[in-house]
Amino acid sequence: MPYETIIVEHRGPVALITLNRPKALNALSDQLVTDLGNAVDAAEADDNVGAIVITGSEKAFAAGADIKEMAGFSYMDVYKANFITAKWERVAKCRKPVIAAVAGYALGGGCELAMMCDFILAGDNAKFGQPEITIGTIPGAGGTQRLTRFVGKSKAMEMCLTGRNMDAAEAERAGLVSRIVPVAELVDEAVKVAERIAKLSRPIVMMAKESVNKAYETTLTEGVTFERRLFHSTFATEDQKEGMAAFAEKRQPDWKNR
Ligand SMILES: CC(C)(O)CC(=O)SCCNC(=O)CCNC(=O)[C@H](O)C(C)(C)COP(=O)(O)OP(=O)(O)OC[C@H]1O[C@@H](n2cnc3c(N)ncnc32)[C@H](O)[C@@H]1OP(=O)(O)O
Repeated sequence: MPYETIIVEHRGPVALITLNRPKALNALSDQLVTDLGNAVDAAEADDNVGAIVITGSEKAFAAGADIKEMAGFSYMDVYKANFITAKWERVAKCRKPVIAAVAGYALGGGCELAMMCDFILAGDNAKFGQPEITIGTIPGAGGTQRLTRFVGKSKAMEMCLTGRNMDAAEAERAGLVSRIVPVAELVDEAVKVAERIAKLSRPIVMMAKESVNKAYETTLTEGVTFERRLFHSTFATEDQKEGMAAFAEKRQPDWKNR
């Protein structure tokens, strides 16, 4: 088995990555974060993969960074290693679409990992939270920043200051998750959605992802200009010609991914 703490399966054009430290509720140890980063590297380099799903168990997507591993770190350890290290951000840097299928606990680094994905499908038992304040620290993998962008200042502030969890229904209302799915159907539904995306034109999907992500990094005017330029560049692709011709000819497009 190439990985110690995750399982990677290929379901058609979808790489399904399952976090697999059940006894520790998928706590994000250094080994797990390394394995996950390597699996994302492999999926991104594999032309047969058009989309990625990251999931955990029914009880826990991930209960955060591994507290037992972190407990003894000194200020100098974390400062010199720049912990949370760049490999934690690997998922956020992936250019292929990544869906988080979250059942059970997504706490601390688990919630932060889910938010690094392009969108979150939640099982009806999902619980999201940033409980770091209750163990004497604060979110360190983007929680204060991404959660605030997802749910707004008031709710993000309440969650980060109290450590309270949100259930799936509240997370959906707040815009943190795109949809709630019965937990027993969660992974199959996430793979189905990922397959649907993976069967579209790969470069056009990447452009759409890049353009939506730009909204988090820029002003509206700059974002709309960026979108317009990418929209223009779709007209330089074979897939735009094929997609529009297929529509007019009432047939399915045959994407060339170029
Ligand atoms: C990334 C950063 C910088 O943002 C920082 C972080 O992520 S800090 C971590 C934030 N997460 C937490 O504080 C959650 C910690 N876990 C819990 O509060 C509970 O485990 C629970 C509410 C998720 C579930 O409770 P329960 O069902 O009672 O199960 P437990 O008996 O507590 O847990 C089972 C088993 O898993 C171990 N575990 C759970 N979470 C972690 C963790 N984050 N790190 C290390 N180990 C964890 C727990 O210790 C148990 O193992 P044993 O002690 O029985 O061996």
